[in-house]
Amino acid sequence: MKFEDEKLPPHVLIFPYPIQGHLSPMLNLAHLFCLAEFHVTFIVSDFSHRRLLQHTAVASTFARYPGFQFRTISDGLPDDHPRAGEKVLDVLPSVTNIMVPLFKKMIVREDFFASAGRRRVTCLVADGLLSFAFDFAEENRFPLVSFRTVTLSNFWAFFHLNELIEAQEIPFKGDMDVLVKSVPGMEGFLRRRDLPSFCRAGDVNDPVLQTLSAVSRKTIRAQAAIFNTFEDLEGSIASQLRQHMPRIYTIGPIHEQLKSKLMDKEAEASILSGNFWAEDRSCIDWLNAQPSKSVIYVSFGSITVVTREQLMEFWHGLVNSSQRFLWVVRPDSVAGKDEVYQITEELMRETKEKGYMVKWAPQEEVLSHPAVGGFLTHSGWNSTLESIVAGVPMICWPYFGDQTINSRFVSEVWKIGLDIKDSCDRLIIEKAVRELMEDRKQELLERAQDMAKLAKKAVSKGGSSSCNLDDLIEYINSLII
Ligand SMILES: O=c1ccn([C@@H]2O[C@H](COP(=O)(O)OP(=O)(O)O[C@H]3O[C@H](CO)[C@@H](O)[C@H](O)[C@H]3O)[C@@H](O)[C@H]2O)c(=O)[nH]1
Ligand SMILES: C[C@H]1CC[C@@H]2C(C(=O)O)=CO[C@@H](O)[C@@H]21
Repeated sequence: MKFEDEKLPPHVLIFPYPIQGHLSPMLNLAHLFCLAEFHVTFIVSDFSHRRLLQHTAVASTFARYPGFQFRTISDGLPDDHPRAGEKVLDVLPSVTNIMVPLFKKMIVREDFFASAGRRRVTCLVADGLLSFAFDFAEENRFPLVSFRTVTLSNFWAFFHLNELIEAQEIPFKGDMDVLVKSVPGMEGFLRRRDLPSFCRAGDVNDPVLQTLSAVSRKTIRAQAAIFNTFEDLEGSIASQLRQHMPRIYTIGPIHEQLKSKLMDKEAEASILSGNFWAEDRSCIDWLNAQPSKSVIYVSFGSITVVTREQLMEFWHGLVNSSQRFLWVVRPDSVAGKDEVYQITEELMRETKEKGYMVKWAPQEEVLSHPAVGGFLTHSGWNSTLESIVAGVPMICWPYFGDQTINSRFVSEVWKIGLDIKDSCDRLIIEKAVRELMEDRKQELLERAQDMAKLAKKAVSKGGSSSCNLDDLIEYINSLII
């Protein structure tokens, strides 16, 4: 029996889904907890850990905090599994069937990660997708804080999937523009086509749909929930959710919150991007040579995969728009990947005076570059938040999942961009790029820059997200028994 020194800080165990879009915000949360002088144990898959060590400053960043440690576990997938595109959903069962059982053995074997100078786990901060966490925390009698890395809007839609089914609003066939009525607060603008893409399965017993519905409903069993959003953006939904569970901590944009806290502490550490790929910084040199707000940045995140035909539609649309463009084409992002670089090198040779292509970019730096005036995005939540903070308006081409709701909110609710979901046509792409970069440039830039001010206000001292983070830290401190 280890005697707990009452002076020891809380020990938070963080368990994210082992994919980049979930790791990035949860690594930022871990960093914020380290700044609060908590001890942190961060669970990561062997694959993710290797890619983080290879392509980010994660080792040097967390070396500053002796109370931080990684624990790596196999995700059960072969090393060459892409963990991207449609195959990303293989991660769901591999986490459940391999990673979680290994985690349960590890935590018992290591006495809940207690060691000399480190108390047993005080609380578990688990990815909101990890269904096992609710029973596990209750069985081991430690508090659970759920961190769902998508928007509150998406969570709220998943939370009401049963109501959508009971009202026979899903499954649906035919007119995709019919408004759905079973997600409270969204009755006026949420169409069938905007629902999370899993709702198009045509079968209410679709395993992914059922998994997301069940795990969303379970969330209210947690003692608290964290969302990477802010009150001026989604406060109305946060208020509705607080009627089901009072401890809802909206602490986003978390990357900007961390930047703000590091500056307050005059700490040198940079923000980790959680990247699985090496950043090609030559695009910054190219941007430096471009006129202000003249470039549209094109990137579809770490998971999206397009066909060769879709790639060509985007290329023709961009070229025909006559706008400058910086385009990220990940090595695994084009179906039939063997030819991806023949395509892109051939394409770029023909447009080198207007376009520039990289495999992976320093995205936050690109979005805040003065030459960038627009963002053609897949509407992943981290990218969307980064664009909001940078004050850059968007063209949204959602690929799957939560991105369909995100694109609807960007275009119809927050009005900081355009939505071209469910199309991939060079004429539509050209028209949208011209609308964003020419016809409505000033209007959309001003709206995006106004939203940026609200995002920065939220994370500044006295802002809603800053205060909510302080409250979360106070709550975790109160858990020390
Ligand atoms: O060249 C690039 C391209 C992207 N990024 C970064 O990669 C991250 C991508 O995250 P996100 O935009 O959220 O997209 P996904 O990687 O697709 O994220 C997954 O996880 C998100 C959070 O749950 C969901 O919103 C998405 O739908 C889901 O696909 C962002 O932080 C980007 O800054 C780079 O650093 N360089
Ligand atoms: C990684 C994808 C699987 C589920 C995630 C999600 C969520 O609600 O957490 C929604 O859609 C997808 O983009 C995410």
